[in-house]
Amino acid sequence: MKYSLPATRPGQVIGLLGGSFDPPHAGHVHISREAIKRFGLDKLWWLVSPGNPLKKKGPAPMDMRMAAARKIMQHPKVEISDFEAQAGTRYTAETLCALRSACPQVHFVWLMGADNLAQFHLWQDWQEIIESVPMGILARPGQRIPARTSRAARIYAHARLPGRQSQLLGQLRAPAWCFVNVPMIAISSTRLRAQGDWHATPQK
Ligand SMILES: Nc1ncnc2c1ncn2[C@@H]1O[C@H](COP(=O)(O)OP(=O)(O)OP(=O)(O)O)[C@@H](O)[C@H]1O
Ligand SMILES: O=C(O)c1ccc[n+]([C@@H]2O[C@H](COP(=O)([O-])O)[C@@H](O)[C@H]2O)c1
Repeated sequence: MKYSLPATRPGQVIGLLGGSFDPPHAGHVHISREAIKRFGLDKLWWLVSPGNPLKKKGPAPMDMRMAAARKIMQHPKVEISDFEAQAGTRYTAETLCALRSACPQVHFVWLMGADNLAQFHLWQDWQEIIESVPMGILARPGQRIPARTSRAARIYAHARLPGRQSQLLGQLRAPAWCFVNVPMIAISSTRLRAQGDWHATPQK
């Protein structure tokens, strides 16, 4: 199947930041910039999710979140993608399979905030994910300890790359994950929605 994806070159290291981005905010921008530096990424794609399978309430419409993401995230290495909507995937394991088939010559790194590592063992086929793609984890306020003591962190302790070696992550074979202690920004989409800074009709 042919997808509309940003251009790639063989051997590139491409970070993937999946998210609801409902709405996108300064925390997403900040971790993206930090991830590019810390993990030496050639490119970073935001994968705007049709809907997180673990969240009961649907997000705002895709076109609204895509437009807001393009407006807030301006960096020459970052692209905003609706790949999951094109591929008809919501589960990350399926998304990664489809992306690997579409771009077999690049090295993907899955990126996420520490809150997601804390509950990563609840994701569909989470062990398949960690065994198939290096993962870069970025600190988030209040989430460092839950992340470091999470089930995934404990089971895959042997595959942890020390933060000072983070530049190597994209070249490693999975399983490999690295927690980077970046400066933190205490902002969330939940808070912005509660403040009424994002007016949208949720998708079904
Ligand atoms: N302030 C932040 N610091 C670190 N990571 C963050 C921050 N905000 C979001 N992330 C990470 O960015 C990715 C996408 O996050 P998401 O779109 O769910 O935003 P959110 O603010 O966590 O939303 P919500 O409050 O609705 O759960 C996730 O991996 C999340 O952990
Ligand atoms: O695959 C899963 O089971 C799964 C469960 C929860 C979250 N995810 C993905 O994790 C990313 C972050 O989700 P969110 O809602 O915290 O922004 C996004 O790409 C989701 O699709 C994936």
